[in-house]
Amino acid sequence: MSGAPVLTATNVSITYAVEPPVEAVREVNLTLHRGEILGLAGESGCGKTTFAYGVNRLLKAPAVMTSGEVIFHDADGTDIDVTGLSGEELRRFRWDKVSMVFQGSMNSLNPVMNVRKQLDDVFTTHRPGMSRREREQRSGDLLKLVGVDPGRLGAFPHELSGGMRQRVMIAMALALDPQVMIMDEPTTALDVLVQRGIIRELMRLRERLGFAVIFITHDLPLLIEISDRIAIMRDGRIIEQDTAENIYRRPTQPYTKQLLSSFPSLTGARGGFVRGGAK
Ligand SMILES: Nc1ncnc2c1ncn2[C@@H]1O[C@H](COP(=O)(O)OP(=O)(O)OP(=O)(O)O)[C@@H](O)[C@H]1O
Repeated sequence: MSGAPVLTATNVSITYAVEPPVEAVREVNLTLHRGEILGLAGESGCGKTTFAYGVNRLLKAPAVMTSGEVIFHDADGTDIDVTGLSGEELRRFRWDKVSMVFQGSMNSLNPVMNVRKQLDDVFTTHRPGMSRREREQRSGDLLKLVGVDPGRLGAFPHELSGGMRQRVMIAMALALDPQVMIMDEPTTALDVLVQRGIIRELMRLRERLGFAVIFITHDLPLLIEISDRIAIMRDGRIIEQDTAENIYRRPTQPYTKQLLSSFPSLTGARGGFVRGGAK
């Protein structure tokens, strides 16, 4: 499933320049391969979100990347130094190459614009060559992809359920065919059945479209189920990374074992390796 590297983070450190300073991410090295799902797990506050923001250059003061490099290996063979991008280049890079879906994304839809207009805006900004008809067609197709009736293009956010709004956000993140999607607790705010539905859909889309995913959550059982590899983060550092199966069956770090044992579903009699180990 996984291929050549698509994103490489080397020695990334991020500090919140407050008093006293908080070293939220410490010398993180992580490689994401084409088409792979890399799970990033760890307790609240360990630095997962800060790292995700850093990778996509979304950090705002007082957060400062104090060291490191993030390289995006484009499908056309060029390497893009993400840490060196600014202005227009950065704007084009985001959404186009790497898109993000956050836990609160569904609340970031504009309440006074219907779904059609919000999707349309992505295309008019990033794909100025597209005709109106193409934009309309693609918007409908995207809704279909994420399991929303294209008839809802005219709906305003308040007319959609939380799950549907999050699906619309995923559609927006997919709009430009990104090579990487960063998902930070994308379904945590939703009830379990809705979560499951969306995750299943995402996995299908990934198979079909081939994008790679950095999936961030404290939900280790979910990560074990969906990830190819898992990185465990603690106090800003990656303390262990391996295949999902090895993390589940043969964790080497006491902290990983502790994290696993904090989920009864993984250790209880009825627990089990959900993918059955077959990959
Ligand atoms: N604006 C800020 N100023 C100072 N410290 C911050 C700021 N934002 C986050 N931090 C600190 O940085 C560390 C990492 O936070 P981060 O949100 O990245 O962790 P996380 O693993 O994503 O947690 P969660 O799952 O709760 O979102 C924490 O110690 C947090 O308190």
